[in-house]
Amino acid sequence: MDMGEMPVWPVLAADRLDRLLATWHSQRFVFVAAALLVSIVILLTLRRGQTVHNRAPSPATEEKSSWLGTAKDAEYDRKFLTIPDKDVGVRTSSRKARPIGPKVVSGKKLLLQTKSSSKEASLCIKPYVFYASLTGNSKSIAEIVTERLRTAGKHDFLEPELFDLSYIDLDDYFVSGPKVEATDNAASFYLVILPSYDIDSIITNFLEHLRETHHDFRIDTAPMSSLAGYSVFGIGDKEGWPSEEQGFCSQAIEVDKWLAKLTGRKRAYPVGLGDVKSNIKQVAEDWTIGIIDSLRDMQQAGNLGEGVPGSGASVESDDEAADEQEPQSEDFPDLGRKKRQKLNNNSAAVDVEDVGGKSEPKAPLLVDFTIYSSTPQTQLQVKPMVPKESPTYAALTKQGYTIIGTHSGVKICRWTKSALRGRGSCYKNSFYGIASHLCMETTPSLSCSNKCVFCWRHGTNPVSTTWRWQVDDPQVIFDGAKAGHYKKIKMMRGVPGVRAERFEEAMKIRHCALSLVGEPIFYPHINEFVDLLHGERISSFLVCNAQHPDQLQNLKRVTQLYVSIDASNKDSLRKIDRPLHRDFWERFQSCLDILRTKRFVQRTVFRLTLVKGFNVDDEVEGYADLIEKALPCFVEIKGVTYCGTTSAAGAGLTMQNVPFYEEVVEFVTSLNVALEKRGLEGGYGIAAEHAHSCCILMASKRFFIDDKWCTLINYDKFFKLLESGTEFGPEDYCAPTPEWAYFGNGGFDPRDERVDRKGRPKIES
Ligand SMILES: Cc1cc2nc3c(=O)[nH]c(=O)nc-3n(C[C@H](O)[C@H](O)[C@H](O)COP(=O)(O)O)c2cc1C
Ligand code: SF4
Repeated sequence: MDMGEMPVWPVLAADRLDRLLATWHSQRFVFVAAALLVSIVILLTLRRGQTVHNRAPSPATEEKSSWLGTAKDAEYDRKFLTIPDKDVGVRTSSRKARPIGPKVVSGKKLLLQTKSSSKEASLCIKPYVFYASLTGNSKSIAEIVTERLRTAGKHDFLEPELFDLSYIDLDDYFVSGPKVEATDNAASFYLVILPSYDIDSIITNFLEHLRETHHDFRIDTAPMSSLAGYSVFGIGDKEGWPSEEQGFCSQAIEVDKWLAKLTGRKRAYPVGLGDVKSNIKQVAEDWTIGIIDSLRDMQQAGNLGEGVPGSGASVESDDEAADEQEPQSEDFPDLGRKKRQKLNNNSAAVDVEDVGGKSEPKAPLLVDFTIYSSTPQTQLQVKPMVPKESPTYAALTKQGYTIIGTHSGVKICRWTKSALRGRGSCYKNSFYGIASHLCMETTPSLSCSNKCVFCWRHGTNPVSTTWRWQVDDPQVIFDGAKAGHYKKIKMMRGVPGVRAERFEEAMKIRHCALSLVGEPIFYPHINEFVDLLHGERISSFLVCNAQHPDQLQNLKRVTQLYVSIDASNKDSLRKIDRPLHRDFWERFQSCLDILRTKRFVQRTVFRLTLVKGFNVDDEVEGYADLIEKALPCFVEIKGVTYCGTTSAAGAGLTMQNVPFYEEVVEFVTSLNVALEKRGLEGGYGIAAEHAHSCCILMASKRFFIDDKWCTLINYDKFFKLLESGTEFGPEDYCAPTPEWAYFGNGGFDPRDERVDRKGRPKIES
């Protein structure tokens, strides 16, 4: 075929097709990849649209639905049995009627800045939830709030942490923010959940700490301004305290005000106030939602928002400004104080803090301890330390304590009961010759200036660095203690196994252990109280916590004077005793110096309580140093007793912290070697043991007389010497230790019968 005669287009088309096919063959992978990429992009775009659409309701709605629908919610209902049923109904319907979002809390939400630099926007927030709770309500709320923050903030902010204010060292968190920041660029956010109590409690102490920090001239004006923000939630009871003027949630309001000052007004969300008997759940829920919203806003914006110092209602801000000008800022700023003052003025009652009018400094209250018999404090209505209606009173009486007056207690211990039945006395019998059925255990001060991890009283106990309560007459305490003790002894009358002769003997108290709980030396009339004991020929053992050198110095002679030595160095002491005094180590050291000066006047004792994991490992040399400093007559070393309460668990204490007797022996042996190395005045040795209660006695060789340990007390001689008015020392009234009590012999009195846990005679193996 002649190609020149054919039309031209079929040739051209065939040629194009040819080229296209060639291109496809050579580039087909590129085309397929491009097509795939485009499809993925389209798919992703469509998906995102759908997600955004699904998220359309506000985060608040999201929070709310999960708050209401969780299993925790049912738990919450269960815990708040005080909420009347009808109320739950009212809340449900009102919830439906009102718009979604925070409500009920006073004040308004912060307007947060949305524009921010990329540096600010990368801020991550670490929430810290703090609570105090005496009867558990605030604790439940704090736990739920923490859990809510945890789930809500998974992708937005760091894992929240929960702390009981009774257990933490306030200096670690409430002087300049957390001592250890979560991460380098994390900003801390504080949520404080608090009940209010118009009696002394741990919250009083917390407020005092905030006030002190604010007034401490060594600390900046707003030392906690590094916090990203804070918010407070208050829990109160409107039935007893119907309005803020009458004290509803007054302490939460005070804490909120102090934090405003300390943080430089970083209130990120207004104070929430919940009534435990009606709307607590709703208010807590709203507050939490508001907090989560605020945290998310802050996370995005990188800060609290500009130009909005504090966020409460205008009345709050005004009040804060006024506080800064008025001398009243010396005291806890309290919204309702002025109004309450008015109310009080109209009634006969006068709040002692307000006595003296505005010009008087209001805190701390100074009580004249030299007068008590006419009870002037009662007239002025100084508060009792442990009022009858307080949770402390309830907790103590439930545990068998008899409360005497307003700040003292007495209890018969298990050894007294055991001795009455002839089943053995405590270590004091083996070491010092005190049969437990003749011993009364009491304290004239249930309050203390420590919060030792092994003390059962946390959460409910009054704690303070100074005495600020009503002071009871020593005679009233003495009579009350004896009456309470005898009453409890009499109750043992019908108990099977009680020996008649011991029961009779028990009706004459021969010895008083001033220990129990609290700090006896804190009682302003401790010397008069000891005189009353000695007046009836009752010997006295007094245990103090080495935090009150002035009182220790002024203490008159007791039969045996103890200082608790709970750690060998500053850091360890801070961890185990959690002292309230900032200069606790200096106080501790001063007490040791004072004890040294008293060692030839009266029997001085170091009491070591070994808590595994806290004060045992690597501390032997440290303890030996302390012994070298004070040269006590005796050193009692005892394994901690686990009380098994939730407060002990809360302090991080478990059975794992209780040392076995062999471990106590090992410790004492090492301590003995460390002391021998030092070649101390007279030297020390291991004198006696009471293996039964995990307790060992070391003694100065001053009490190793004629090749015999003489750790017992000759009580008759002690009183004769005391009554004679002559000078005398500890060696003048000591007596030989029985052989069965020597170290290595167990320390069980052969006059008693050993029984097992079920009361069956124990067969010696
Ligand atoms: C002795 C006592 C004093 C109280 N004082 C106040 C008070 O001043 N203001 C208040 O709003 N609620 C007061 N309440 C109520 C408690 O704050 C309320 O019961 C709260 O739920 C306790 O919280 P908690 O269980 O965490 O300790 C008081 C309760 C008791 C037992
Ligand atoms: S010193 Fe005694 S009463 Fe005070 S907290 Fe410690 S163990 Fe408890």
